[in-house]
Amino acid sequence: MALSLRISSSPLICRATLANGDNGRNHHAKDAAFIRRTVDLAEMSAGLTSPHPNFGCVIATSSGKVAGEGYLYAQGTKPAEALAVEAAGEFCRGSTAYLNMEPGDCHGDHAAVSALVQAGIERVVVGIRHPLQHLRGSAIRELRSQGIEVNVLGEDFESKVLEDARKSCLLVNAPLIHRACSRVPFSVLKYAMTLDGKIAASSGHAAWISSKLSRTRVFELRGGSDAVIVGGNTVRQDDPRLTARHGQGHTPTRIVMTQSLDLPEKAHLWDVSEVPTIIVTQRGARKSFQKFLASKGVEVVEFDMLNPREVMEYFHLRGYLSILWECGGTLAASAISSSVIHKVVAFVAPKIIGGRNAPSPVGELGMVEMTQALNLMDVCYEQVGPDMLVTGFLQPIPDLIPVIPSEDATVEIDPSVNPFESSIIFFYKTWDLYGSFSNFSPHPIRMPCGEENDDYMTWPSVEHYYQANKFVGVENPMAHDCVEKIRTARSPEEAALIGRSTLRQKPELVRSDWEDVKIEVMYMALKCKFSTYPHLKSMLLSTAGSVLVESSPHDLFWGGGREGEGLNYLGRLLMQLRSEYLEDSSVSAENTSST
Ligand SMILES: NC(=O)C1=CN([C@@H]2O[C@H](COP(=O)(O)OP(=O)(O)OC[C@H]3O[C@@H](n4cnc5c(N)ncnc54)[C@H](OP(=O)(O)O)[C@@H]3O)[C@@H](O)[C@H]2O)C=CC1
Ligand SMILES: Nc1c(N[C@@H]2O[C@H](COP(=O)(O)O)[C@@H](O)[C@H]2O)[nH]c(=O)[nH]c1=O
Repeated sequence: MALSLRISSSPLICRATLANGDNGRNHHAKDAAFIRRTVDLAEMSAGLTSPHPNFGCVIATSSGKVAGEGYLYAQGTKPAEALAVEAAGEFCRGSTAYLNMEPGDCHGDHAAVSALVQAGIERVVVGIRHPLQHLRGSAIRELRSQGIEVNVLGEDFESKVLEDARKSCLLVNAPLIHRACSRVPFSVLKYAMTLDGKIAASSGHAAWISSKLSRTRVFELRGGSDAVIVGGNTVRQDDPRLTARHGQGHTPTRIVMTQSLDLPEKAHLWDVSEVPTIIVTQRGARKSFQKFLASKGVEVVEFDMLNPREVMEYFHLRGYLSILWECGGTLAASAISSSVIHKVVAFVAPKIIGGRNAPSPVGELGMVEMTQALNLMDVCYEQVGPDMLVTGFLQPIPDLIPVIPSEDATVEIDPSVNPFESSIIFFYKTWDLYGSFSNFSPHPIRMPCGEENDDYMTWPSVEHYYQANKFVGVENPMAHDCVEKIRTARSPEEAALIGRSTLRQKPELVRSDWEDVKIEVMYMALKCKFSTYPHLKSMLLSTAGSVLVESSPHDLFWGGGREGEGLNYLGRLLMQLRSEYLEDSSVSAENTSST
C-alpha cells in the first residue's frame, strides 16, 4: 500500500491559524458557507449518471456575492469549475472560486484548472484534496504555479466551522474516498422496520412498513448507488424490482446473492430490459438454472467462497463505488460481520407487528453482552412523513491526510516530501514489495569489522553487521566471541536474537558509545548495501518523492509504529541516502552537460 490513511472520526486536524479575532472568524464563516454550498451542488451531481466523483463549484466576488455556480453532470462532461466560470462571466476576475474537492483531470486537458486561470480567479478555496493518489495535489500545485492563492481546509485554517465544512466535503464523496483506501465499495445497509424492530411479519410478508414518502427517499438512495443487493430469500419472499422510480437519473444494477440458486423462474429481476441483474452464487450451483438465467440476459458470477467480502472485492474490481444493501437480516448480519458495511440507513415506522419469529433487520452477530453492541457514529435523525429516519456510520470515513512519522524531521531530510500529498511506502518483511529495504534482506555487505585490524569482512546482512557492532572494540574476550557469533549466525533473525539478548543480559559487553554511534553504524551499512547492489539503488531512487517507513509495530526507534508514533530512523536513513544519490546524479548530469 502506498498511502497510509489516518482513520478517524475525531475532529479534523488543522495545521495553522490563518487569521485571528473577529475578522478571521468572519472570513472562516464566509469560506465555510461557500464550501457548504459547493457540497449542496456536488450532491446534485450524485446519482445523475452512474455514480462518479461529486463536484460542485461556486464563484464568489470580493463583496461575497455568488457570481456563478456549476456541478459535474457526468464524468464525460464539462467540469463544475468550467460551468461556474461560464455562469459568472466577467465577474470571475479577482473573485474566489470554492471547490468541494480538488479537481481531477478526466480529459487530460486540465480543463478545470485552465478555466479558473483564464477567467482571472484570484483565490481558490478547496474543501479536500483529490483522494486518488495519482491526482492528489496536481491541480493545487498547478493553480499555485499560475500565481493563484490556494487554501485547503484542514491545512491552512483552524476553526470549528471550517472543520465542519471539510467534513461535509468528505461525506459527499465518501464512496470515492473509500475506493481510494480500501478494496471494497462504500456500502450502505438500508432497512425499514416497525417500532418493535421487525422487518416483516412472521409470515414473511413485508410490504409496506415505511411510508410512501420514505420509499421515495429509498428510490433516491438507489439512484445514487452503483448497485442494490439482496439475498435469495428476499427474492423468493418479495419478488422485488429494486428500481429507482423517483423519475430521474441513474438506475443501479441489481445484485442477488444466493448460495443455493434456488430461485423462482418468474421474477421481476429477470426482466433486464431496463436495468441489468447480476446473480452471485456458489461455484457449481444449479447449472441448468444458470443456463435459464443466461437465456434471460441475467449475468451469473460464480464464487469459490461466496461471502460478502469476496463479493464486494469483486465489485470493487469491476469499478463499483457504492452499494446499497436492501437485504434481510441474515445477509445483513453476514455483511456486518465481514466489515463491509460502512453506513446504516434505518426507516422506523410507528407500527407494531409483534411475532416471536418475525425477522429483524440484523440476524446473528454472535454477541452475548450489550457492551459488545456496535455503536454508530455521526448519527442523524430526521422525520420523513410519519417515519423516523436514523442514519449513522459503522466505520468512519477515512481522513486522507497521510500520517508521516516524525513529520518535521522527515521534511528536513527530504524537502520534496509534502505532508499532505506524499505517498508513504511501507516496508518491513523481506517478502513485501519493498522488502529489500529491510535490514534482514539477504544482501551480504563487505565492511571492516572494527576489531583489532581493519580488514574488510563479509557480513551476511545489514542486520548481522549492525548487531555485531554493539560489541565491537570492547576489551573482553566474551565481546569478541559475541561479534564472531553474530557474524556467523545462520540468519539475520538469529543475529538479531543474539545481539538483543546479549545487550539485555550482559550490558557490560556493549561498547560504551553505542547509543551515540548506532545511527552512524546503520547508515554506513546501508550505504554499503545500496552501493554494492545497483538494482537496490535503482529501487531506492524509484521511490523519490515518497516517504519511506519501516512499518515495524514494535520497534519505535527504527520503525514508524502502528499509528506513526515511531521515530522511523531506518526510513529516515534510507531517505537521506536517496537524497544523496539524487544529488550526486544531478551534479554529474550538470557536469556532463557543461563539458
Ligand atoms: N423491511 C425491509 O427493509 C426488508 C425486509 N425483508 C424481508 O426479510 C425477509 C428475508 O430475510 P433474509 O432471509 O434474512 O434475507 P435475504 O434473502 O436478503 O438474505 C439471506 C439469503 O442470502 C443468501 N446468502 C448468500 N450468501 C450468504 C451469506 N454469506 N450469508 C447469508 N446469506 C447469504 C442466501 O440465499 P439462498 O437461500 O438463496 O442461498 C440466504 O438465504 C423477507 O421476509 C423479506 O421480505 C428483506 C429486505 C428488506
Ligand atoms: N418493506 C420495505 C422495503 N423493503 C425492501 O424493498 C424491496 C422492494 O423493492 P421494490 O420491489 O423495488 O419496491 C424489498 O425486497 C426489500 O428489499 N423497503 C422500504 O423502504 N420500505 C419497506 O416498507
